[in-house]
Amino acid sequence: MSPIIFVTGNANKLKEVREILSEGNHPIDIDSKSLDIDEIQGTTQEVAKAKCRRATELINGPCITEDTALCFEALKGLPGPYIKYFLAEVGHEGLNNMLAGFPTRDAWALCTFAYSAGPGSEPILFEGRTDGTIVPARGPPNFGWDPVFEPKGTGLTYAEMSSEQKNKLSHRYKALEKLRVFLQSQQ
Ligand SMILES: O=P(O)(O)OP(=O)(O)OP(=O)(O)OC[C@H]1O[C@@H](n2cnc3c(O)ncnc32)[C@H](O)[C@@H]1O
Ligand SMILES: [Mg+2]
Repeated sequence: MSPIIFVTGNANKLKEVREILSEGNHPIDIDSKSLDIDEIQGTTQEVAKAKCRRATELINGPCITEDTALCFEALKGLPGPYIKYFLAEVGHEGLNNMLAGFPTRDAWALCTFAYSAGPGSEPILFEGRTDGTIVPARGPPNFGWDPVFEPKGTGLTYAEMSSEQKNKLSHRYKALEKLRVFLQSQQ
């Protein structure tokens, strides 16, 4: 199988995707292209599909894209796909403060991969979700909101985990397991 192109502007995502897809009996090789694609407003599915449609036009061939949402129970799923902008403006502390006064700090991380066979071909989605809680930042601030997200039952934030640990239970891992099955069925 020739390597599929993963279009993303985020080096941390690419690193995790490569780590996860290289595991197992049938490792999958990916190429990457760094493009920062405008993102629309809408549901996570609409945002994911629009990004993949644009990416496949830009590279004029098959590709995958990925969208990550961080959804707060108390805010009915927001910031969701807009987490990048919330994180950039208010930081880890601000994300915590947004939940002050609410009865729950429950949250879920949602990863949506989109695959398109090429321009004009409707993207197919693969979703993975990990439930957790928003906590004051703990662990190295290397990747986005990792320090403030503690997956249920682990007692550790994503940032406190080794990459092996995170990659076994993350939203990204769960979505990639579905994408892996699909890509292997295409061979
Ligand atoms: O080019 P793309 O792939 O869109 O890369 P991006 O960085 O713009 O990514 P998104 O649009 O999906 O925005 C998701 C935000 O959440 C962050 N993020 C994504 N995955 C994460 C993870 O596993 N842990 C912590 N933060 C994450 C990421 O840094 C962004 O701020
Ligand atoms: Mg983006």
